[in-house]
Amino acid sequence: MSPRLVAVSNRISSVRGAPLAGGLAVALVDALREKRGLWFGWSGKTADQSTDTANVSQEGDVTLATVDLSQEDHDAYYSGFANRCLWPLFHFRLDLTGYDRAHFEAYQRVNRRFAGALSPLLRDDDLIWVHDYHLFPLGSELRRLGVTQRLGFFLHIPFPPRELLTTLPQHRSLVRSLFDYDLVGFQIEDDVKRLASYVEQDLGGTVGDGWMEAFGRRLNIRAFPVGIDTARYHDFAFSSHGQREYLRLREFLRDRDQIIGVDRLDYSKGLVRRMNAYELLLESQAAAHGRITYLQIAPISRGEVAAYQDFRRELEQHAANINGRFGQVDWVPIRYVNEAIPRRRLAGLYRASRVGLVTPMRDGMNLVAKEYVAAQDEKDPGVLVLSRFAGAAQQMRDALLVNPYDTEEVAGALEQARTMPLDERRNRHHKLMEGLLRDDVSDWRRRFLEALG
Ligand SMILES: O=P(O)(O)OC[C@H]1O[C@H](O[C@H]2O[C@H](CO)[C@@H](O)[C@H](O)[C@H]2O)[C@H](O)[C@@H](O)[C@@H]1O
Ligand SMILES: O=c1ccn([C@@H]2O[C@H](COP(=O)(O)OP(=O)(O)O)[C@@H](O)[C@H]2O)c(=O)[nH]1
Repeated sequence: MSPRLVAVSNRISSVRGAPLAGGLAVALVDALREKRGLWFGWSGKTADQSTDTANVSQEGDVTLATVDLSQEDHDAYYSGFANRCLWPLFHFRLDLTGYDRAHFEAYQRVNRRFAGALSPLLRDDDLIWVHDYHLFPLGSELRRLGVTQRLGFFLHIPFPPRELLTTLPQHRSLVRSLFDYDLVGFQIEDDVKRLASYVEQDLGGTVGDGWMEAFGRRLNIRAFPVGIDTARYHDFAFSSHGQREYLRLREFLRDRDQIIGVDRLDYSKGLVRRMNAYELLLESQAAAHGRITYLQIAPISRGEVAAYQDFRRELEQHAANINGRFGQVDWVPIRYVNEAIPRRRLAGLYRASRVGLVTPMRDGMNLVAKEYVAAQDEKDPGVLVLSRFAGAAQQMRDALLVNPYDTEEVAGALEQARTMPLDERRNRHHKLMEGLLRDDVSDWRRRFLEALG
């Protein structure tokens, strides 16, 4: 029998219902369903006290094991060290990074708790796959408890340059914890190179093809760009849900072309500059007034973190200003929506949109870019405008690649996308789909688990 897959991530979601917004949950649900695995993580609930034993339940073929966190642990570990410190630092935003030793201690404490609750559930032949920046130290904590099974770690977000990483007082401890895993996966080759440079220059370690040595240990490490379930996502767009959504939106839009953006409300996604680019397009292309419209779906994320609250206010103001400046009685230039839309409905919305606008300032991968392309009608596909600084840009060379800091370039790409001839749209779409069908989520999972097992 093949070994059981045990996936561990901070956030888990229902396997049956629509997963929460966020690419990690989406990628893992698909993997676990196929592998009949165990998924361990935070329940998403805060309680009087953090729990030390997991609550285990079954959803179809997948076993879910969850622990609650106390408000204090949640605030210091998740909102604190993970999202006030590691998230901005790893997205190259030193200006937003908070350094707080108490938060780091809570981060270690919660990882220790997770290890204690997980280890009694493990079987001898399990393959354990830990996910993301919340859980760097989990491998070391499991090893401390005597866990000898194969342990893999995948980082869904970018890895920062050594000049930024070393501003973190605990940089050495964090990287040391990677060396307790048997295999580490990053999204793209550039992330691996950034860690390699740290290992050589700051640790005096050695780097080879697919491995690194430091702390007297050897680590296997490679890029495994995460994919989507391309064929299934395409079907979503044409299923009854997707079709209903598509027809409803097309009726509403009439002959207007829609630009769509779908992002958690996160400063890394480049939403303010994106709106600037749209504003510039409206300034420079009077002919586009009343002919195009921009739908930005932006579900609220990490709303308890101050940087997210500030950013939300700024964005709301911006959208309102653009609508006030250019809007007409029968035309709203931007529709800005905080509601989280289920994935099946999203597929229909993507399909109804002439342009997919994905312009993060920095992003581990960005699954929305992939989903937008997968949802298109190959006979009349829309065009993807994609930031060079999303991991997805390494694979999606036939999108219109832009520098999100260059407002003029993004505005120009929007105009190019809006007016692109059918032949060129089909040609670009065809090449993008070939890549997405080949490097899909099951290929990602298979390659990682084969390398681990
Ligand atoms: O759990 P939250 O704090 O609500 O955040 C949602 C998830 O966001 C991040 O997703 C990343 O993973 C994607 C899939 O690999 C990737 O496409 C994207 O670029 C990343 O930002 C985060 O890494 C997850 O841990 C969060 O659950
Ligand atoms: O209203 C929404 C917004 C987003 N998503 C999903 O959340 C994921 C976002 O993943 P991505 O890699 O683009 O970014 P992340 O949020 O993980 O940083 C994608 O699968 C989206 O389809 C969703 O289901 N509903």
